[in-house]
Amino acid sequence: MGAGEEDAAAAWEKVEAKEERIMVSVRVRPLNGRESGDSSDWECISPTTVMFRSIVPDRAMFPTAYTYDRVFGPNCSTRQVYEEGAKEVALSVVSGINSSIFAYGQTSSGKTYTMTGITEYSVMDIYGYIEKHPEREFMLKFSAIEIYNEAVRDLLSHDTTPLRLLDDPEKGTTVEKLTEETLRDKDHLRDLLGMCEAQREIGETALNEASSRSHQILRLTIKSSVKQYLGRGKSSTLVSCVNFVDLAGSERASQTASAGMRLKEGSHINRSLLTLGKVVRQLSKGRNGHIPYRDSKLTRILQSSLGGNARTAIVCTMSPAHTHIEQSRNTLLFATCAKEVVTNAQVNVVMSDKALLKHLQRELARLENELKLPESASCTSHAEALREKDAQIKKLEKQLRELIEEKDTVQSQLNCLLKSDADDHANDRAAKRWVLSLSYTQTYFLHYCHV
Ligand SMILES: Nc1ncnc2c1ncn2[C@@H]1O[C@H](COP(=O)(O)OP(=O)(O)OP(=O)(O)O)[C@@H](O)[C@H]1O
Repeated sequence: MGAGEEDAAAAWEKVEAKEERIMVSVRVRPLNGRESGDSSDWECISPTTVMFRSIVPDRAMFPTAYTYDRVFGPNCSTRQVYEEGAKEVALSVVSGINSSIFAYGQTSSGKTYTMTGITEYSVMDIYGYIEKHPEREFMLKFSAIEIYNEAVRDLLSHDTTPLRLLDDPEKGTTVEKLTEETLRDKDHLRDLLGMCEAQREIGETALNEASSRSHQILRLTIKSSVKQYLGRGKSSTLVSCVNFVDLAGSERASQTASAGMRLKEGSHINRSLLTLGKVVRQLSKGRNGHIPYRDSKLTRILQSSLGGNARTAIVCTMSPAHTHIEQSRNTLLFATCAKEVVTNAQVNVVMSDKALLKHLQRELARLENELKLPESASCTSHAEALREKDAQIKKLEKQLRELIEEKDTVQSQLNCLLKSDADDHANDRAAKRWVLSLSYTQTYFLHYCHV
């Protein structure tokens, strides 16, 4: 077997879904100019725990310590947040595993600041990986949308017409007529990222002079195959995508001093974040019961990233300022629920016919081997099922034998009757009864022959 085929086989064997929890981290940014007179409520007391330590007395019955996969204090760089809170998940995409990185948090807490850095570092590492693997042929595609006031917009097009969502039985929710650019190189991707930044809906609020008023989802799709086997019908292709999701920030109209358009945006933002919160809360309790994915475009589009075929990392951003205590606690509550959500990522392989045939042959051989070893643990249940079937067959055979005997008896009685006086009505009636009985017997006979 050649390297390409082994590669395909290895990938296929890993296709089994791997359950894992969403990776959740919290980043506390420094106090900003607007908050300079405010006190800082939160302290990162360890690499995984953030603690409420306010100088302002607080009698609320909330937990004081919150633990996540990682917490990052005001002095941590975005590079560190990426390395320890997102890199591993983001780079799964080069191995054929879908991944999503989210930034969640209150308005002005640092989502765009964090996500922009994470996207840049991921892109650098993905291209670095490609350079180190000249034996594989890579094809990268990029698409970008924003969800603004519940309307989906293509960020790679100047046409602002809202796009429709479609339900695809295989791919899940897709966006109709979305531009997907095939990337030439890193610089091409940088240009497109710049275009998205320029196109995105930004507005000034009292909390953030450049507040993102929409949810932004950037998607990088990577296809790769072993070059040596391309076009020979033996190759398998890994296809997966990584989503970089910069959510709009939750906000209180009183704090953002919103009115008119900003207020309308804010209510759409809060409503879709509320649905996201509900979905995450429901998922944190398990996947039983109704999950309200369809209640917002955001959750419809992100369905597979939340509890589906994807590895997911969420960076929750927060301000340490006392004025934002309520929003910060909401963010931590969201993060606590997100920690419980289990996803089921798998390697996504598209196989050529030949590679698929090889795989099926191997699978057949494996099953045959299992059958040959009835004592092995994995075969115990098969052996039991076989024993039950055996007993059932024996019972049916016995019934069949009895029916054959009955049929023979009826047949011989009928023959006797037919030989006697044909004009005898009584005999005639009896004969009819026997014929009827014979036909029932035959019906049973045929039925058991088919069992
Ligand atoms: N960790 C940080 N260190 C230094 N400055 C930061 C940090 N995080 C955010 N900032 C600054 O805070 C301001 C608000 O950040 P950003 O726009 O990223 O917030 P946001 O959560 O995306 O807000 P919105 O939801 O309103 O779009 C920006 O000026 C940004 O440069």
